[in-house]
Amino acid sequence: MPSSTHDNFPSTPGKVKMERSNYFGRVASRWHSTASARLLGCSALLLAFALVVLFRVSSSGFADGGYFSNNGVLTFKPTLMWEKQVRQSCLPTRGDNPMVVLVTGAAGFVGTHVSLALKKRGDGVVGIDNFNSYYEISLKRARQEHLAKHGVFVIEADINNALLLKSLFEVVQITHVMHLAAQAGVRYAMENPGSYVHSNIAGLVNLFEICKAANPQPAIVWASSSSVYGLNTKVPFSEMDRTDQPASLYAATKKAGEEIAHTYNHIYGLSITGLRFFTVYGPWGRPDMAYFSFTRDILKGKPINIYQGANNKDLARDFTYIDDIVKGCVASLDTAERSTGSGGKKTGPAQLRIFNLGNTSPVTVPTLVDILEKYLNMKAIRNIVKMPRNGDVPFTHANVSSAQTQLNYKPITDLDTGLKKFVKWYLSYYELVSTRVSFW
Ligand SMILES: O=C(O)[C@H]1O[C@H](OP(=O)(O)OP(=O)(O)OC[C@H]2O[C@@H](n3ccc(=O)[nH]c3=O)[C@H](O)[C@@H]2O)[C@H](O)[C@@H](O)[C@H]1O
Repeated sequence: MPSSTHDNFPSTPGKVKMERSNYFGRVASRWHSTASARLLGCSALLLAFALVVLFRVSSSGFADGGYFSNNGVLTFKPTLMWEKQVRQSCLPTRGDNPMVVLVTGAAGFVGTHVSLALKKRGDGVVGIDNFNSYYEISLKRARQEHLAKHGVFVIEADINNALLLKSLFEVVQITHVMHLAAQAGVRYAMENPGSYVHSNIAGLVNLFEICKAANPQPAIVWASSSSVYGLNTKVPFSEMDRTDQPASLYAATKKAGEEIAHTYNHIYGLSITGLRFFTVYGPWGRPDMAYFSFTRDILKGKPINIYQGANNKDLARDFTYIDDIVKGCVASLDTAERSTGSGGKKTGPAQLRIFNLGNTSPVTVPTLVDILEKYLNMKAIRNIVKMPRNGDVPFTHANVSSAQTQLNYKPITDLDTGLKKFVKWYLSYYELVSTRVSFW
């Protein structure tokens, strides 16, 4: 960690700002330097302990609703306050056939943007997110705060929590589910395979079980991934292409999700639309993704690893800007037909769709770095390394003609324009954090 207050993030290219964690560290060390601060330190420790206990309780859902132990079995019973927050959040403000949408992974990158878009046009929206620590939780909290300001309540719970989801469907009539909660990241799957099974398989099945039993059943739109195309060499990738050679466990769980969706559609009449997202980027993005971590490291003067494929070929991605993805998600919800099941039984065939949502113009990773350098006004220290064998694929390229015809999906943001917006957000977000802590 850098020790100076002026070696982290510029607020504008060339100007420097600090990060929240460093600031706290410096404040803490100043406290420790005085005798009276020792007493304060003890109180702070006690307070921290209490906060940790409170956080653990809240992360299991206590703070949002009411969990209690019934003969040793943990049961969920919504509190009046919880019900009120849910109902309020789900209240549509437009008259023309509004939807009431449950957004899973609402404090995530895409979840935040989709929730906002729906709320802003007058649909009822309630979110759910488990706030796991895959990447900085403070960013998820900031997104939650942002959503709360716009009237979207995000429940803190895991999608495997059947009791809570059941209660939610009893409290409000959810017409649509936008399922974005997932364990993301291609390379992390080798480190923590269980988390992919937990969220992308078990969580998905649990959610489908709840939806199938709901009366009426909601229509579901959910996030699959471009990674299902795996090691395919035919480009651009079309929905008709094979998807049976995934290169990572992440991809395999998304592919499994598509098959599970087929089953629930076939047996229970759930209307299900899967969206294969292509490397989505933009403001409020995911710190684990290359464009975000490169930005952070370039600003810190740290070297970045740029992977190269066989024969020193640059890797390329069909990077897709968040606003284009949001339009695709909302159009999918708007065109989703009703589920046909009732009381857990199918009464007729239901809609089952799968769409690519990409940008249709792949860009190499070195070009992405060139653009970041331009908007950060700083040079990257580039380490060119061989692509590790950890699930990565050499390129992605979407054919979106199906989404174009059926969803009127037209990506309009090129990587240069999108990254410019991302960098602007990044700089202002971290500047805002430092402004906040200066009051602390
Ligand atoms: O479309 C998807 O379905 C997936 O998109 C995203 O995966 P990827 O396309 O792999 O994005 P990302 O990690 O940003 O790497 C981008 C490029 O930078 C290269 N890369 C990466 C890291 C690094 O240190 N160096 C490097 O060259 C890397 O080799 C790659 O060529 C989502 O994370 C994933 O959750 C899923 O949604």
